[in-house]
Parts: sequence; C-alpha cells; structure tokens
Amino acid sequence: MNSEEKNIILQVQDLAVGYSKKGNNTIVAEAVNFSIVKGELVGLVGANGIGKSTLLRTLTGMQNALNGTILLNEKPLATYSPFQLATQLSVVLTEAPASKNLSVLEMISLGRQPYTNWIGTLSENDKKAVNFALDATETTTLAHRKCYELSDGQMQRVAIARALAQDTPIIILDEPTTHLDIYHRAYVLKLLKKLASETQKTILFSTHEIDLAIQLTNKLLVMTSKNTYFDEPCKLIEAGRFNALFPKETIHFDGNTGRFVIKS
Ligand SMILES: Nc1ncnc2c1ncn2[C@@H]1O[C@H](COP(=O)(O)OP(=O)(O)OP(=O)(O)O)[C@@H](O)[C@H]1O
Repeated sequence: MNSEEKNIILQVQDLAVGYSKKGNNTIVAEAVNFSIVKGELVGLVGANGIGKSTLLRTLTGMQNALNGTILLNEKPLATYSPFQLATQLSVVLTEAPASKNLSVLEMISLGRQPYTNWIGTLSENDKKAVNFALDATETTTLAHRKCYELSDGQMQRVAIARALAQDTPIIILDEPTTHLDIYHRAYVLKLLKKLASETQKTILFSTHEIDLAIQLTNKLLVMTSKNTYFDEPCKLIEAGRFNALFPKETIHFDGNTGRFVIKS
C-alpha cells in the first residue's frame, strides 16, 4: 500500500445513484469511481440536472445508493449509525436552515450536537470548537445577531462555521457559493482551500464555478451524461474532459486559459 492509498478517507466503487419509486429505479449516474485522500479539497462540477446533489446526498447517507459501494474509513457507509456518521461527516446544504430565528452563536453551537449532553450544555471543549469556527470563518462579530438578519454571504459563512464546529474529518457542501457575488464566491472557495490545507479536513463541494474550482482544488469530479471523471484539474484539462460538459454551439472550454468562452 503506498502512502496515498493509506490516507484514503472516502472510496467510491462502481456507484450508481438515483431514485427508486414503487420498485422502479431511475438511475441518474452510474459507474462512479473515485478515492479521496485526507486533507484534499475536491470540487464536483457538471451541468444543471446532471446529478451533483443526488451524488452528494448519497455520499452523506441521506439517500440510498442504487448500486456499488461507499467506504468511509474503509467501512461501508451504510453500517454507520446516525451518531457515528455525525462525528465523521458534516453537511452544508443550499436550502436556508429552518431555524433562522437562532442567533449565529446558537446556530454554530448546533454543530456540537453529536458531542453535547442531552440538555445541550457546552463543555470547554465544545466552546473551543465553536470559537475556532467563529474565528476561521470571520463570523465572531456576527455571533449575537439573529440568522434572519444576515446577508446570503454572511449566512453561508455561518453554515460553514456550523460544519467546522462539528469537527468532522470530512465536510460536504452542496453549492456553497449560490447567490454570492464574484468576490464572495472566491472568498468562500479560498476559505475552503485554507481549511483543507490548515486543518487537514477533507472537503468536497459541488459548484458551478468551474473556472475557480480549476484554480483552487486538488482534484475535481466532472459529471457528464456519459461518465464521471476524477483527477487533478490540469490532467482533466489535458484529457479534454471539460469539453464534454456543455453543448459546443454555445460555449467551449479553452484549455490554454482554463476558462469557458462564449461562442459568437
Ligand atoms: N426527489 C427526486 N425524485 C426524482 N428525481 C429527482 C429528485 N431530485 C432530483 N431528481 C432528478 O435527478 C436528476 C439530477 O438532479 P440533481 O438535483 O442531482 O442535479 P444537479 O446536478 O444537482 O443540478 P443543479 O446543478 O441544477 O442543482 C434530475 O433529472 C432531477 O430531475
């Protein structure tokens, strides 16, 4: 076993994802294979409706795989209890949280739920994790504001802080840059990169910011209607994988600049 194999935290083998209704399976993506190493920042890109959220929901145990294997720390995901999973994997979804009436501090403290006692009292260790999360996401000054008072960009940082407070080795985020302006999109993705390299957390996020993801991530998962590719961004460019993402008549990928260009 080489050192990369030893550090694999999430391994996906021949995975099929999709939906099951009255015994009929609708497969959204199949033959998905990849292995993510500890401390890597991995982006998931693909056209609207290709199956990014479906794949992420399957990887977080929120919906069942239709086929194949997901190994978390070499153990099948399906064998983790909800409590065990909450200590390994935190999830940041796009939907606004139901409890926007909470203060920022209360929202971030919710991340400590897997560790707190039944009345939810925070130990010194819990407080340390919450303070680290506030600091890392620059949300300390917002701590006593209500979540409903925040802008989308501020709320996104709070959602990331809640996941950080949960202190799991893996954080999975579904489109963390939705509704943000270009500066805040870059800010959030740079924050994820910093967290992955400084805390050795493994971070997997879906995004439509392909140009930014190419610049910032260690690896990318590229979902197309035929295949899902997984590799370093430069190798994916070399192999022409981004050319297959969108219909060529409208935009094409320029491998020299690493950017999409509108066709005139
Ligand atoms: N609950 C559901 N039941 C059945 N089909 C669904 C369900 N949710 C999504 N789908 C279908 O699964 C396919 C993939 O959807 P998904 O939301 O995973 O795509 P996506 O890549 O995340 O899209 P987007 O970039 O637009 O968010 C789509 O055809 C969608 O209609």
